[in-house]
Amino acid sequence: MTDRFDASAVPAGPTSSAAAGARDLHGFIAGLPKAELHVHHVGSASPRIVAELAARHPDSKVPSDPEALVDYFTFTDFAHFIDVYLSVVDLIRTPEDVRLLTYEVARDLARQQVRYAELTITPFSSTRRGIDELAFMEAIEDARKAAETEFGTVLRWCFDIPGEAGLESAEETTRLATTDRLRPEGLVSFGLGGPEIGVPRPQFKPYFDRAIAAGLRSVPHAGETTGPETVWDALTYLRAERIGHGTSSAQDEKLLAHLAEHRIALEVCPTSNIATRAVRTLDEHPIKEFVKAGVLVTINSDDPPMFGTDLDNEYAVAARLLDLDERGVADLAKNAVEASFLDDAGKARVRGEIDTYTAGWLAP
Ligand SMILES: O=C(O)c1cccc(C(=O)CC[C@H]2O[C@@H](n3cnc4c(=O)[nH]cnc43)[C@H](O)[C@@H]2O)c1
Ligand SMILES: [Zn+2]
Repeated sequence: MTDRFDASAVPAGPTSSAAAGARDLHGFIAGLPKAELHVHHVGSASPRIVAELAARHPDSKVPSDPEALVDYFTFTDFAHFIDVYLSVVDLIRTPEDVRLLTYEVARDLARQQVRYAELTITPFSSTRRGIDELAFMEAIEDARKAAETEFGTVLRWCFDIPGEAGLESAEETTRLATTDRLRPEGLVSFGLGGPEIGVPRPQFKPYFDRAIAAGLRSVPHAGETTGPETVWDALTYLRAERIGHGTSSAQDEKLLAHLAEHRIALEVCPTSNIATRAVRTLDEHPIKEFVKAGVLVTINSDDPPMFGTDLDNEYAVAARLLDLDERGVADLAKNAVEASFLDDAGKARVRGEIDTYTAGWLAP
């Protein structure tokens, strides 16, 4: 686990009101209704599911022992992370694997009181590995509907281009996202993921133009592993409405002012940035600079089991870095609602749940 916020690790004792406060905040976060805007489909597979799939496919290098996955999910750098990520993608071979994974991810989100999640899915990686495209769409939709009925968690999809796989992957992702026969009902946005070095954003402009024309919202990753110029490119060429990570934006004051002025939210994933070594330590994470500049900050988990985290832990980490109390944490949760692609009624509903929960928690 990467610097997991563990309130119980704070020395307790009769004089330790800080410890009691930290424990209370942990409890508050656990029950807080939340929205998750940046979480990857395959990257959310629990160790149990990964181990189960690995046992089913002994030709894979992924360990089938959940304990061994902790080591396997320790990354030397971002490129190593992507290698490991793709080895898990290789385990998902049938529409039933896709359905099971999606349903279990929703269950994990619901357990953390996530009322609404935009899940980033990379359909190209599955269709190129031989999963039938229509069966793939049916599998995710089937799981989405079951999750909403059974867990009360509303799921929406972001289809992302795995940029390093080239323009063939951009064309295929755009086709899957914009062809009426295939486009799933839950699809709301269009993204761009994978490594940024050597993968300039401007080349994807025609694909984002087509996706936006088809009614999808633009949410590329940018500034995770490269500088602020990549975030500018995402804004200029891909017409980004939110930025995945955007970590390096902190190096450019004008960019921070632009993000703040235009209410372009950053999808901040603190533990991910440490696990992939994009940022050296949590204390060096620029989240404080973002808040100081007035940027709309949302808190997200990215690839939680791979990074030994979950959304509750990311909120706890953010609370520590930003020195927040319950109201401050609730405001972060409301930022995610504001930046989400929920309709107005949906936003009002989740915001209302957050307010009611917070008032109840703080009532004497
Ligand atoms: O699927 C393939 O065959 C393939 C071939 C070449 C390159 C790729 C990729 O680059 C896939 C990257 C994959 O990583 C996902 N992801 C998960 N977490 C992150 C993150 O923190 N930053 C960027 N990308 C991330 C992303 O959704 C892509 O699907 C694939
Ligand atoms: Zn991501």
